[in-house]
Amino acid sequence: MLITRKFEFDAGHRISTHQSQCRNLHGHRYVLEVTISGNIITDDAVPEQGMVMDFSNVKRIIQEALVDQWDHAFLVYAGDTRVLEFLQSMDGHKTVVLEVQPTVENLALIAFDKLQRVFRDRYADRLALEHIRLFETPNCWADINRVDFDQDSDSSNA
Ligand SMILES: Nc1nc2c(c(=O)[nH]1)N=C([C@H](O)[C@H](O)COP(=O)(O)OP(=O)(O)OP(=O)(O)O)CN2
Ligand SMILES: [Zn+2]
Repeated sequence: MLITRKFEFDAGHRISTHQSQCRNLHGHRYVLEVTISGNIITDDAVPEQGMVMDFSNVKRIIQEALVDQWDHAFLVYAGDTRVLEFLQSMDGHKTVVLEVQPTVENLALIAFDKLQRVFRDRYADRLALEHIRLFETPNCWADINRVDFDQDSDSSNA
């Protein structure tokens, strides 16, 4: 069985190598859909009976592991040194430094990696992170699923 929870957060970014508008500092209201697979709990002695996982627990875990870190942050590529230095000059600014450009594809991969680690650590025997869809705008999004992610990780570790 698959269950999905949706999150929304605001973040700033720029694609420093972009040839057009996206090289300007700007922001998005990102929409993140997280899909988890597992069996429905049938044990009538547990409060999660009838559920794969309580949506309130899904929310807590994903907020802690990802959404709270990215919400109202500026997501900056470590190679974008002018912007990085500017952000670091502001005390207490919420800045997330990434090893890759903050495109929606890269953000989806980073999100999958972070969340998969959390689900594997806590629920490896019962639940799996199956799919992530990240919308950068209502018209633009990226998808990543477990099989493709694991295949890519295996080939880059080979
Ligand atoms: N493959 C990608 N292409 C682009 C990305 C990206 O992450 N991956 N990002 C951008 C920009 O950051 C921007 O977010 C997209 O802007 P835009 O193309 O204008 O998207 P809209 O949905 O607002 O476009 P409309 O034309 O207004 O529908 C660019 N490319
Ligand atoms: Zn953008």
